[in-house]
Amino acid sequence: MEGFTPDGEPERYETTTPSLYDWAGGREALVRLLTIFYGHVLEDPLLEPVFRDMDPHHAEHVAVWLGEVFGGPPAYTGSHGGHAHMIGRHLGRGITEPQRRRWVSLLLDAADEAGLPGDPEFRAAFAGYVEWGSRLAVVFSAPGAEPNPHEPVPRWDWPMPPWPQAGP
Ligand code: HEM
Repeated sequence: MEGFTPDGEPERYETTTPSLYDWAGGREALVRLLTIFYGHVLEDPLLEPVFRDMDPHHAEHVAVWLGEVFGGPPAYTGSHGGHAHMIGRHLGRGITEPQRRRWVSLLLDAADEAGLPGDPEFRAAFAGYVEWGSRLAVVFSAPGAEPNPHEPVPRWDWPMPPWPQAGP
């Protein structure tokens, strides 16, 4: 009978929820996403002036950051200078709200173009992080802002699991 094992025991659902990193498709998917995204950023009149001098490895570095945030390897902390380095790259840039909104909008579009999972749970988690993180970027890029450089790289998780979890 459906929902029971051959021994008549209730069937258990999978109990380990994958990380957002694994669900997204891992490093390869994130590099694909950010390569597409920064390509569009450079075609955008509002964002091109902000990014025209970006490091040639910028997309890859942000992919490493996102990977760590989404529960992948802690490689941004390990070899890219961690949270303090990310903060330092935004200090004094004076990112405006229209620039932030465009950045978010292009990144959400790039998620479709890169073929990231389209399920509501993943996209809610993804959009939630991007909204949160970009608003922080505006706050700590403002003139005179003094963000705490000693915070760890944040960890983001599912707002709700991607499938029903079994009870105890
Ligand atoms: C969730 C939001 C954001 C995240 C996670 C993020 C992440 C990062 C990271 C990790 C770096 C450093 C990359 C490295 O190690 O080389 C960086 C740099 C930078 N970010 Fe952001 N960022 C966000 C929002 C924004 C926004 C909204 C803007 C402007 C509209 C922006 C503009 C920049 C610029 C101009 C740099 C320096 C690029 C370079 O010179 O290489 N960021 N960002």
